[in-house]
Amino acid sequence: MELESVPGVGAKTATALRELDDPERALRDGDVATLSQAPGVSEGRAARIARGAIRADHDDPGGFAATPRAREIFREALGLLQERTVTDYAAKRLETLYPSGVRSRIEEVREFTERAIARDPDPAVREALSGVEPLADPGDVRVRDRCLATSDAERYAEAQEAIPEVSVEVVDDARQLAELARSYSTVVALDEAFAGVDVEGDVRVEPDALAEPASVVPERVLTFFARNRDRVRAAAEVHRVAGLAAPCDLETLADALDRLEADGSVRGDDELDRLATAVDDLDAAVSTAESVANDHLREAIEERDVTIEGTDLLSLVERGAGVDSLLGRELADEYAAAVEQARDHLVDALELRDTEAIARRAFPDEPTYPVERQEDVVSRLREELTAARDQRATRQKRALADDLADVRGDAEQLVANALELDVELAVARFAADFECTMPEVTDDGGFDIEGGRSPLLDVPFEAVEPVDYAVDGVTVLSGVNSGGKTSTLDLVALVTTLAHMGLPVPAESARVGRVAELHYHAKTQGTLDAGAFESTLREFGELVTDITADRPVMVLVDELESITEPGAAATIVAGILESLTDREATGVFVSHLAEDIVAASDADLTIDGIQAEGLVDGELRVNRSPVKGQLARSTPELIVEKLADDDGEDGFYAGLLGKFD
Ligand SMILES: Nc1ncnc2c1ncn2[C@@H]1O[C@H](COP(=O)(O)OP(=O)(O)OP(=O)(O)O)[C@@H](O)[C@H]1O
Repeated sequence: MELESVPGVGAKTATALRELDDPERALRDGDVATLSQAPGVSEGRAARIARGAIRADHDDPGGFAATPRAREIFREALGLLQERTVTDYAAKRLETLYPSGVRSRIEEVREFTERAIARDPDPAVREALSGVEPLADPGDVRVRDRCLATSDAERYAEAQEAIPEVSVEVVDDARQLAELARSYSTVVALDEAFAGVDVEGDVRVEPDALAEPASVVPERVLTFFARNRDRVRAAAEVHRVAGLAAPCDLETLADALDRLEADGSVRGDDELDRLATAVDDLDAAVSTAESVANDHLREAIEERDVTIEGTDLLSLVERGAGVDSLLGRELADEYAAAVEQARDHLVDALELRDTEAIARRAFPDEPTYPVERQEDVVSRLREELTAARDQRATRQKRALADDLADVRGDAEQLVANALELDVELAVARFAADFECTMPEVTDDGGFDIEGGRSPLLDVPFEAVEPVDYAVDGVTVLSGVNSGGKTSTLDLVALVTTLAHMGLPVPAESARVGRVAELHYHAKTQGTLDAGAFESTLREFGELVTDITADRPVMVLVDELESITEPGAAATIVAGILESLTDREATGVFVSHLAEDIVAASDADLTIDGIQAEGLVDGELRVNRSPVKGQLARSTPELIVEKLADDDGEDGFYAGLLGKFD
């Protein structure tokens, strides 16, 4: 996909997107979370870009929600879905769902929705999802104890590209290779020509190393998994709880992850633990061993009476010999026993095996008091143990990295599946919470909603009364005050928007004619001044003239009469309705001037009415479903009727009531 071909992606944004690992994939998958990681791309912009890519894919000109109120309804619908996600990723991903007039896009999402609503919105899965996040980039890994070596300039560039974690060095001969081996713990020579060259140090000739970076830098895969261990574990848990088919064996993956420390090192290897502890405890163990020997020796000396002949004493003094010589002569056995104890202690305390012989030389055979370590031997022991530990760690890392490298793709899939499940479950929960059904989206106009219940109402969803309403063409909707006219328009707009998003709608059944644009004009507050009135009129003028057969529209308007004085308003609304009828638009105009509008119109307009069924205890009892072809009686008329009932046939109110006919 050419990035610049996506609507809204200019050269600058394309450059930012190219910083991502695989921007095409992110665009294709509508992965807003990843897109927003591109430098300077906000989440809102990422969602717009993802929608742009989808639109380009479906040749969708966009612009479905054509007015502020239509956009508000879309946002509210989206909000209801987003409230039902667990992960941020899913909430952002839902932003790629938008109402579209293009059949292929609607069908694409409907397929997803069918899959989604078949899912069980189990609370246990919701809980498991809380630990899932998109995989994090482990950042740059730099390994300094290894290098790659080659004599070939082309391979040099290839190596830098393939394994950027280590230095790549140019070597011409064995001497230079040997020099490198002195600076690095491990040198991996890439040229076959070096095979058989004998240099000291850990030099390996691996001509295929570039094809298997994990063998050179196991840290690459280990850091990735160490960083993402909890996310992968959480995703695996989601698969278990939700019974999702996993791309790999979850037990094996869990075992491999259990062998990994949070810092990318390997755990659970007794031999490595033994060597690491030996290195760490070496100094302390040597000191304790010294004390063991000296305590033993002191006791032995204290208990002994040393008899020395005068000539011997003289000879010792003349030679300037210390008391050590006396020790050698008189207490050789005790000294040997004490040193043996020190050696045993050192070997036992550090659980030494291969290095036992060196450790035993840490205390000298020649008697001295106090007994002291041989510093050079202890250093040697430390070097040997450290090298053994590092070699063991590298071997273990490589083995674990091998196992994990095999499942990296599976782990990525596992997390992607879990995140996608969250998106699907949000739709499933939305459908379940609002008792939704899949609407029929047809290519003829109009709509037919049965048992529609808007979750956007200001009453709890359980208290929402179902509404049946069908319109073919253009109609005027009349109704008693607070009868639910605006709420009905909201319901129609919501059902229409959701249907065009490919989503389920809150109704028992629904048919929605596919349109390219939804124009929903909310009630304006108060009369408009001349300028605002003119621009509103222009808006309708443009709307009416832009309608063509291949760009059908739905127009919902709430009390347009409030923009100007009633007489003029009826005439203007009648004119607009006539034009919409001519152009075969679908429209519902809520108005208190229904009769005047019909009278002012040459077209054959229909009037529907939300009827009051009467007053009960002074409260209106309303049938929320508009009655087709029937003008609603006004609230004042109902009140006059109630007063006339109390007043008798010849009273004032009875007369007044007669004037309503
Ligand atoms: N289907 C319904 N179920 C339950 N309550 C409803 C329903 N429709 C409307 N209502 C209630 O009636 C109130 C008034 O509804 P709405 O504003 O839609 O009436 P209206 O006919 O447009 O009023 P107005 O005459 O002031 O324009 C709503 O705020 C809501 O509380």
